[in-house]
Amino acid sequence: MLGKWSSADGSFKRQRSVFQEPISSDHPVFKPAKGRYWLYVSLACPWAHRTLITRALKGLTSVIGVSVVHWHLDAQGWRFLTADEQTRQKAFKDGIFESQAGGIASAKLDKSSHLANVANDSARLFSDATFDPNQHAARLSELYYKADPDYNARFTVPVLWDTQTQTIVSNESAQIIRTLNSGVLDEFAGEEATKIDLVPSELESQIDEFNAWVYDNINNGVYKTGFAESAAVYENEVTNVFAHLNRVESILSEKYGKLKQKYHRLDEVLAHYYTVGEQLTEADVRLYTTIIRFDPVYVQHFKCNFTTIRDGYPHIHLWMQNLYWNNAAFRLTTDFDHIKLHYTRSHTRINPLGITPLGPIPDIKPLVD
Ligand SMILES: N[C@@H](CCC(=O)N[C@@H](CS)C(=O)NCC(=O)O)C(=O)O
Repeated sequence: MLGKWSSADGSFKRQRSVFQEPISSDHPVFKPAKGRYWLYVSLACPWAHRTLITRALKGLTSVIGVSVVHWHLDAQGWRFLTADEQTRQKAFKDGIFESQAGGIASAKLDKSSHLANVANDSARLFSDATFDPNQHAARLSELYYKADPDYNARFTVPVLWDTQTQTIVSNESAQIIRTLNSGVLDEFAGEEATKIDLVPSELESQIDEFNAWVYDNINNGVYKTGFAESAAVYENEVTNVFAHLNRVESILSEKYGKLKQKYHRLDEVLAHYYTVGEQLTEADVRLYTTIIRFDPVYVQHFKCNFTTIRDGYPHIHLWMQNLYWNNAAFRLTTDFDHIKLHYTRSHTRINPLGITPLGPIPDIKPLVD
């Protein structure tokens, strides 16, 4: 029996993660190593998406493997596709788990151009999902029970898995991205990536402060809006989401004005156009995964429809486009089909007919119109 998300007053409550270990040379079990750890993600999930972006930014795509669950979440939770030994071997040979920064490498080979043609039970290997080469699990729940036979909460992604002891290191995205950023795996990463620090000490308190209100009011705010079970809760939450988007817009608008005075060319401005300080930080990673889903899903599916990012928030829009179009770690880990299909076809209480809206068109606008 899966745990309940909502509480008696109809408001949405997110459960606390129960596995929260770091990887570190001081840790009694989880020591740094190449090829030992594995990420289980959903390309639809904004929390899992944070870990894919961080893994790519830190040059860890050939250090930590990835499995992608099917976009359709049903009553038994997330599932993988199963694959025979030959397909598994070939996938490794083709570098499918490494080449696309966490996306599904061969998706282009097998992609329906119309979302309507994709059934909820479709099983297109490397397009709808990948397999689990470690435990050969059919369900994510099997990994949770392997780690703890008495586990009795929800089976959430992301999961950082230790292939050596066959257990979960962490299922808390905020902690996983701090671990990946901490430098413990730097010795196995490319030289350029090791220079990236998403939480530089001089910005740490600002990043933490920004993350805290963005988490409660935007990242989780859209869920509190969409899963509200009464009009009063919904109206309160949706108003709150937009009040905080306004706050981000004014931070970025001020930042843009200052950068325009300092640098002249747009590419120079964009190279410093981030939420905290003038460099890419964890604050950008965590905000991005919600903003990129906003127009395609949250506007209609979660009823966050005061306006769209593209029409109502020019500075947030430019910031998002810059991350997507100018940074492969963001672009290659963003899969709009998984994003749209997952929400609209898994939340049957919100969208009982499971019809997936095709728009907005395009999913994201080009950087220069
Ligand atoms: N605390 C977790 C939250 C993760 C989470 O809520 N994941 C959702 C997908 S967006 C999930 O896996 N839900 C599965 C379910 O509810 O059965 C984190 O940030 O890592």
